[in-house]
Amino acid sequence: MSTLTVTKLTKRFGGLIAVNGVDFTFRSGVISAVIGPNGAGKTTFFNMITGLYAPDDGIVELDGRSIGGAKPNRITSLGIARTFQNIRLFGSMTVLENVMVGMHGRLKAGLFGSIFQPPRVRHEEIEATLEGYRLLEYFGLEEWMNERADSLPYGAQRRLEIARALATKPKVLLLDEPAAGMNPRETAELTALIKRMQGELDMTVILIEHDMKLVMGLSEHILVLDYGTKIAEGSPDEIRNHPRVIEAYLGKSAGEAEVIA
Ligand SMILES: Nc1ncnc2c1ncn2[C@@H]1O[C@H](COP(=O)(O)OP(=O)(O)OP(=O)(O)O)[C@@H](O)[C@H]1O
Repeated sequence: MSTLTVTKLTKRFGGLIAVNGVDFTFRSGVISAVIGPNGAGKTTFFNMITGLYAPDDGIVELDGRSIGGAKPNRITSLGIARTFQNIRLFGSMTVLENVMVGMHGRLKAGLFGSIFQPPRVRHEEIEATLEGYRLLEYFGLEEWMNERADSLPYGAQRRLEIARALATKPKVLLLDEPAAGMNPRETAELTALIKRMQGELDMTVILIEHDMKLVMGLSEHILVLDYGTKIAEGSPDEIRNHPRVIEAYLGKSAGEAEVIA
């Protein structure tokens, strides 16, 4: 289990401060959420943790080790995996292949091994295929194993993204709006799945989500951003009743305010 800490984390785009000096500790083995109105800086925050953006200021630490500014591949190999707001699967590859891609960084065989296939490499590939199959089973995706990823129903594609992220064996899993576009039944299934996964795999899970029912039902600890600044942190009950959070949502749109009330 791992703890992820950010200190004074900051990102600017020209004159705009998208994330402004945010301090937060994502506790080990807990589901946390990052919420806030549209444009609050949530995705930019994730992008800095996962190496897509270098922070302009501040520190990102995984178990006390500074990882800020490292490249995405390095961050993945250190144990942080993520999914994206918009599904980013390899659509023309099979469902199993998508998960195997997630494992690739962990496999020992390099290009030489893949071409010449000594017995050790063949053994590793068989093990990886079995592990991929087990992951698909866990996510209820095994029936589509040999189908193209883009032929799956929407909810199944979202689950496949999480399965692929898990194939890297992360200590910390970041989910960017995992329930976006899902119907209430799919959202309820996903909620149960994330809960089960976090409990059984003992991971630190961090989610960005607009669906407040999902956030309040899943997370123990919540960070609230508004205009890039941390305006609150606490338990779901503390956040629900926090005057600055209510104000931030009320100040935006009636639709967004309703969901947190
Ligand atoms: N690459 C970029 N270049 C310039 N501005 C950006 C860039 N990425 C994000 N921004 C701006 O930074 C601010 C924060 O955006 P971000 O996408 O992080 O917010 P968010 O909270 O994830 O929003 P949403 O809930 O709508 O996804 C916004 O004003 C956005 O327009």
